[in-house]
Amino acid sequence: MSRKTENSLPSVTDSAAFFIDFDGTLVEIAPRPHLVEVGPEVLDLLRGLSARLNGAVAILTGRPLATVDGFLSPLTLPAGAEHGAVRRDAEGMVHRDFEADAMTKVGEALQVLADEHGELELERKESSVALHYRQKPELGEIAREAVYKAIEGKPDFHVMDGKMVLEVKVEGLDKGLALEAFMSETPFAGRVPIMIGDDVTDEYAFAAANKAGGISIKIGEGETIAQYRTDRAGFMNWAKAFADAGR
Ligand SMILES: O=P(O)(O)OC[C@H]1O[C@H](O[C@H]2O[C@H](CO)[C@@H](O)[C@H](O)[C@H]2O)[C@H](O)[C@@H](O)[C@@H]1O
Repeated sequence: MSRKTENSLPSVTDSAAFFIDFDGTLVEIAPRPHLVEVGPEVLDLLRGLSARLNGAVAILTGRPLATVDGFLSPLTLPAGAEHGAVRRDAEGMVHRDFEADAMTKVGEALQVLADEHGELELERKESSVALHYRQKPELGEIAREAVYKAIEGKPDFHVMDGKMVLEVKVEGLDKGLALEAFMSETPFAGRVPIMIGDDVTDEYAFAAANKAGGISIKIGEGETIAQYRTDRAGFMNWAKAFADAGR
C-alpha cells in the first residue's frame, strides 16, 4: 500500500473539487461519537471553499447523512454518507443503492453484545453498523469476534477496522465510488479531485482521486496510498488560506 508521501501540501487552483472526511479531519476525534465539536471555523471553511469552487465541495463520511447534517447545520452540502452508501448530490437528490433491511440481523446480533457490555457502543445506521470499543479497548477482541461471527456466511458484507471501531458495511459500496459518482456530475465534473481523510475508509477515495489525476492527503499516522500527509491543523490552515484567497 505504500507510495511516496510528501509533507508539504500542494498548491490548488480554482479547478479543484474538494472531498473531505468528517471525523478526524474536519473535527477532532472525541471519546464518543456524539461528543465531537464542530467549531465555527469549520463552517466558515466549508462556506469559503464552496463559494470559491462553485459548490464543488462534498463531505465523504461514515456517519449517517442526518447526523452529519446536524453537526454541520445550517449547511447542507453534497455528501457521501455511510461510507458512500447514501449519497446526496449537489441538487439535493439522495441516492441509496442497498437493500433497506440488509443490516438488521447483524445489528440485532451485535446489540446483544453491546447490552451485555455497557462500554461498547453500537451505532445502527441505514446500511451499516459500527461497534465502538474506545471506552474500553480491552473489549476490542470480543467485539471483533462477535462482528465476524455476525457476518459469517454473508459475502455481501465487509468489515472495516477503523479507529477503535469495527464497522460492517455493504461490500462494494465505498467512498471511492461516491467520489467517482460526484465527479461525473455538475459542479464536480471536469475538476481536479482533492481527497482529504484520516482513516482506512478514506483509502478507497484516495485511490479514486489518484486514479483521476487528483490529489490525496492523509491526516495523521498510518499506512496510506495518499500522496501527501499532514495533521488536522496543517490541513485546516492550508484549506483556509486557499478559501480566503478567493474571498
Ligand atoms: O468517515 P468518517 O467521517 O471519518 O467517519 C468514520 C466513523 O467515525 C465515527 O467514529 C470515530 O469518531 C468518533 C468521534 O470522534 C470516535 O469516538 C470513534 O472512536 C471513531 O471511530 C463515527 O461514530 C462512525 O459512525 C463513522 O463511521
